[in-house]
Amino acid sequence: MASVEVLLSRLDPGVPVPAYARPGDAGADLVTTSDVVIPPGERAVVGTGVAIALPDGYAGFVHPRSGLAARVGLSVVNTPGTIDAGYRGEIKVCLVNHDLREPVVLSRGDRIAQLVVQRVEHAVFREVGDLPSSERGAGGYGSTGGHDVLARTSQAEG
Ligand SMILES: O=c1ccn([C@H]2C[C@H](O)[C@@H](COP(=O)(O)OP(=O)(O)OP(=O)(O)O)O2)c(=O)[nH]1
Ligand SMILES: [Mg+2]
Repeated sequence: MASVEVLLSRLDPGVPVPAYARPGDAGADLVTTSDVVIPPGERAVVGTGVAIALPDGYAGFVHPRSGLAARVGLSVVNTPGTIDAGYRGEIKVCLVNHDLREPVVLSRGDRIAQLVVQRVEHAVFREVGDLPSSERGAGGYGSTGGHDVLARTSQAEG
């Protein structure tokens, strides 16, 4: 995997430096610095104890962890959260408990999200009267079909 050096400051010396659990992983795990209980359907902003300086031309994206999402319904409200290259504050994560019945109980040090660092480019928006044609054209939501689930769902709702 290609790598890029990212300067990091631990605002909370008790947390580990974000790490990739396996060599090919795209995301480095982030931990919560606080104990928090998130009631069903509610959200909580937690600190990760780290701040970074991404090089110009890069951004960080805060993604949920799939295992916690599947097991207890934990996700990130604004997934993926965007960490701008110029941001020097603590990386925070706006967590949400999507489970409708059980609270999510988190302890300081739990890995609650993952940071994906990617190259990004700025678009130079050039306004034109007519856009070049394409096969998709203006066909948007559902235009390619394959939504048999809609018919089955409306039948089930009966
Ligand atoms: O999950 C996130 C998302 C963002 N941020 C920080 C870094 C980012 O650079 C800054 C602003 O984020 P964003 O641009 O998404 O939020 P905004 O509501 O547009 O705020 P602003 O007006 O400051 O740009 O907040 C986080 O710590 N965690
Ligand atoms: Mg913004």
